[in-house]
Amino acid sequence: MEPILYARNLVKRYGRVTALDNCDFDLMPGEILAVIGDNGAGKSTLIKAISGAVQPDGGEIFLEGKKIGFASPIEARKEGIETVYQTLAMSPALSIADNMFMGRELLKKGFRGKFLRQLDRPAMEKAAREKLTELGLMTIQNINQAVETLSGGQRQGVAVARAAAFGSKVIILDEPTAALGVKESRKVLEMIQDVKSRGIPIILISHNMPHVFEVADRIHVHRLGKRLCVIDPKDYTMSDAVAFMTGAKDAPEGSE
Ligand SMILES: Nc1ncnc2c1ncn2[C@@H]1O[C@H](COP(=O)(O)OP(=O)(O)OP(=O)(O)O)[C@@H](O)[C@H]1O
Repeated sequence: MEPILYARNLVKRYGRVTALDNCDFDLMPGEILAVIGDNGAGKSTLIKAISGAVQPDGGEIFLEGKKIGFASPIEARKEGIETVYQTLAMSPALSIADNMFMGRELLKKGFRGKFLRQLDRPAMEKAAREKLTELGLMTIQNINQAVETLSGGQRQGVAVARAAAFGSKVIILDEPTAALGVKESRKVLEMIQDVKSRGIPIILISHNMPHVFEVADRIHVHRLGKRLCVIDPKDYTMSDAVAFMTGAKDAPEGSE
């Protein structure tokens, strides 16, 4: 099977710091790939390079076999790479429906199906409600509720539903459970698995080993700006993974 998304020899320097040092990366179709690594290992820089938030100094990235290079995350999103950051790009004062359709608003149609310069609110609300229901998020009662009135888990839910709703080819989640309590984290983990069951592959950046080991199909261990190894969580313990990422243990035989 070919990876849906892969990168070869990615390099990114910030002045004298080499954040990505000839880094390779592979995401297989339909999988949940966790990316783990110590603080400063270069995980965020890797996903920023993939999603167009930073421009790599070297290397190549391919999506569905086609070479890509995005000037911004908005461009990446148009091509199907959706990133949900820890600090979510949502407008707190706007409603759930408005946030879900931000930048992709539905317009009313007039005579002969011509689009008018008027938002089709009922259609947006209906579609938003359907998407949230599909993802088991209808504990949210009112689609017109402002996002600022939601809990952290519900906000993550809206962000992931937004990503899943628009035909994303890949969803990148950056520390989705970091700011959440136990119950909320559980919801988000269930949702991640639900998104996977829809065939959408996920890149999950997380420091939370139990969460990583619970949902990941494979784990990319990142160390000193590059991929140290990729492990199957069924074959290793959490302490092995931490030992690989901190350098306390050498990478398993046969890995790069
Ligand atoms: N905008 C920037 N300017 C200068 N240096 C940067 C910048 N962004 C990241 N770095 C440096 O690049 C290296 C990799 O950082 P990055 O944020 O990618 O690591 P990380 O693995 O995501 O870390 P963490 O787990 O702490 O979020 C670090 O040394 C960091 O200080």
